[in-house]
Amino acid sequence: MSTSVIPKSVNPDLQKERDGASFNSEEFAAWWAGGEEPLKFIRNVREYLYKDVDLNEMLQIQNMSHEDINEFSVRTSIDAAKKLRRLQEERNPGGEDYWPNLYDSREMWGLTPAGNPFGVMYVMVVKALQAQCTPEQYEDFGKRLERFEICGTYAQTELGHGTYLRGLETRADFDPKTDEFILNTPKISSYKFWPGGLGHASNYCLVMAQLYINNQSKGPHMFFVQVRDEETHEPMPGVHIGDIGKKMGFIGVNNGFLGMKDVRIPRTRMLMRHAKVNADGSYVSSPTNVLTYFAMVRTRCLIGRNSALILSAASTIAVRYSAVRRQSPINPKEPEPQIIDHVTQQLKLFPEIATSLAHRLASEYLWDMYEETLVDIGNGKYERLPELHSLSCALKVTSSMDSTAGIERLRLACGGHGYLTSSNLSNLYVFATAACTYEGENTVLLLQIGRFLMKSWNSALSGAPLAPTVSYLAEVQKNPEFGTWTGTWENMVKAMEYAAANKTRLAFKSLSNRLLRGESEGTAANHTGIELTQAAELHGRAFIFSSFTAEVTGPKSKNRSAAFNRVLENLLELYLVKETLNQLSNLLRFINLTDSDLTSLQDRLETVLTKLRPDAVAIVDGFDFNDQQLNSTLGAFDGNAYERIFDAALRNPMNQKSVPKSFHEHLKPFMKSNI
Ligand SMILES: CCC/C=C/C(=O)SCCNC(=O)CCNC(=O)[C@H](O)C(C)(C)COP(=O)([O-])OP(=O)([O-])OC[C@H]1O[C@@H](n2cnc3c(N)ncnc32)[C@H](O)[C@@H]1OP(=O)([O-])[O-]
Ligand SMILES: Cc1cc2nc3c(=O)[nH]c(=O)nc-3n(C[C@H](O)[C@H](O)[C@H](O)COP(=O)(O)OP(=O)(O)OC[C@H]3O[C@@H](n4cnc5c(N)ncnc54)[C@H](O)[C@@H]3O)c2cc1C
Repeated sequence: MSTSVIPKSVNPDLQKERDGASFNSEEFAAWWAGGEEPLKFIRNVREYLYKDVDLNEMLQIQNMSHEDINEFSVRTSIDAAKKLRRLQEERNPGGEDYWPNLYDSREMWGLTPAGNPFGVMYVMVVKALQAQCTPEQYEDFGKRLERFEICGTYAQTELGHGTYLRGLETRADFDPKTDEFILNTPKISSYKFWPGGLGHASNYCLVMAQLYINNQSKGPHMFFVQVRDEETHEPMPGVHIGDIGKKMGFIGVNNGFLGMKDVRIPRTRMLMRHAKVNADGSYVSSPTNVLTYFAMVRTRCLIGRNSALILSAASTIAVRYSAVRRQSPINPKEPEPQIIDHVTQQLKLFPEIATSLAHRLASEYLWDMYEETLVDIGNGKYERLPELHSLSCALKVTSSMDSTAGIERLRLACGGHGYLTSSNLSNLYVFATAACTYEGENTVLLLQIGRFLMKSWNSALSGAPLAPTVSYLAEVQKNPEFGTWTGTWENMVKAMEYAAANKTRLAFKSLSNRLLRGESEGTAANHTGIELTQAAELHGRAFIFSSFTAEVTGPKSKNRSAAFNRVLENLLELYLVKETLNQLSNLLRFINLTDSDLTSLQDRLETVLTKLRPDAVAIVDGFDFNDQQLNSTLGAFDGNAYERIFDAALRNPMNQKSVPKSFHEHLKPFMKSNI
């Protein structure tokens, strides 16, 4: 039954695409990886990680139970950690630890297809400890976690509260007699619920709890709490802990719940780099309360990059499949074309490639800003935090929203076979859509951006300086007329900023009117919520327009070949045109676009799809995924989609017996009995 039907050769249609591309996909791959050296490094790592990984075993995960997937995910995550450490020892002995950064990167996708239960530990907890522990605390427990001698997660969300952090109910009461905190989750709604790896894969966790001293609340603070014994892994006294059950995706991540009854931890287990509780119970507040939320800012900055990668993986699958599938002659009597030749199919595929690039490039800018702000915080400077918070929310929201919608379009582009679990599109979809919710629900974050836009608009009205990424608001206040629509890329960037600024202006006006009518700040903001979120989304899109345009047209273009620059220009053109068309209702409200301007945009859309057609396969090859990372019967490098689909069907456990038990137990008795 399990003899492989997959040929060793590459599908000729796919080979023809590769041979006919106008540029070298290796140049794309090096650019996408950040240079030739990083590409070489990452390919080496990948070869090492995947040399003994059986793709078929990974595909079988879809047939496992919830419990087995969790056991499997712990095993493969630990195997990967071992390999990465060994690699580090071999290639960089005694050097800086780079393996943790790889540990939750896309290099792991093919090893932990249902998610990594220790991902949150390296993405969030280690970084939060580095940023919020005193040096002594980091020596005491931070380093142990970093070295994986203990393992832990970020336990913030509760059954009753995820968004509204000031409403969290978990308490940490200081007991000066014993110099300890006493942790309690007083109600069912106070139980921690959702943290990745909390169920059975952690023995410590970073708990966000309300600090109380003498029964007086000091707001949310972070505590490092032991939840399981280091030897036996049994829950610690007073700890009630477990897995929350099966989810849409991330099935192997072991998201957990945690209740605590009078759990005592030493005073020194509150993270005290910023706020402090002294042994006598005196409290020193943080220079700014939002530093407690900084681990979330970092993760939001990473989500843009990750969402772009997930979308690029889905694009790779759908484009390769569209090059090898043939259906429906375009003219009668002609042979059936590759489905990628249908123009409507191109419209489903190519914009998602362009969107992957757009989000990736915007995220690079954001990451630089994050690193600069981190240095500032180290020097006691906090001025850039509001801008970083707003921009990280903007890219987190737009990238998760666009990649989720994009993957669904790509699934539809693969017809029936896209609906197979073995296409891996459903798995990519559930990864993408989770990011719309975790690290701050998208609408809630848009409202945070809206709040920042209102403040910035108000500052600009009074002539105060604005943060660089909102400086366009002041320019629009100074020059309220848009001028002529020329349709150049720069003009399109200006148009998106202009629409964002005017949406901000209108939201500001509505908000001010409501305040004047006597509504409270909260009520007025709630009633203006729709306008605020619309302005916020446009602000994010305007930023993406400008960062994509700057990368393609800026000085870095001199380091690229002319052929590759042409491909990037085509992708930029497609992105700007399709987003301009998507946002027409907003743009037409403020900018006088004529019917001929719109016709020209439609022509440009069709023209650029045609230009991208010969290069589509080479571009997605440049995303440089290996087959294990894609984990898809439709999208493998060799393009043998039908054979892989069929092979996966043959391996399905249901096909290992010719007659199922249910035939004898139910079907046959029913058919024979006439009841
Ligand atoms: C890998 C996947 C694993 C997943 C893990 C998770 O999901 S983990 C769980 C993830 N969970 C979540 O993501 C939970 C989502 N919820 C939250 O992050 C917050 O509770 C909130 C932001 C929604 C509201 O907070 P609030 O009620 O305290 O705030 P407020 O609105 O009254 O604003 C007060 C001021 O603070 C400012 N400010 C706020 N945040 C930041 C920041 N990070 N930085 C800088 N500044 C920030 C804000 O702009 C405002 O400034 P202004 O205007 O006064 O100058
Ligand atoms: C896959 C996954 C992994 C996760 N991992 C972790 C983890 O490791 N650690 C952890 O602590 N948490 C984790 N979480 C929890 C996650 O961070 C929260 O679910 C998320 O922050 C959303 O909060 P909520 O569930 O309270 O949503 P809610 O706030 O209840 O959202 C429900 C609805 O209410 C609306 N709403 C709420 N407040 C407002 C408002 N002020 N204005 C307008 N509308 C509002 C929202 O827009 C939404 O439509 C994870 C969640 C998922 C799905």
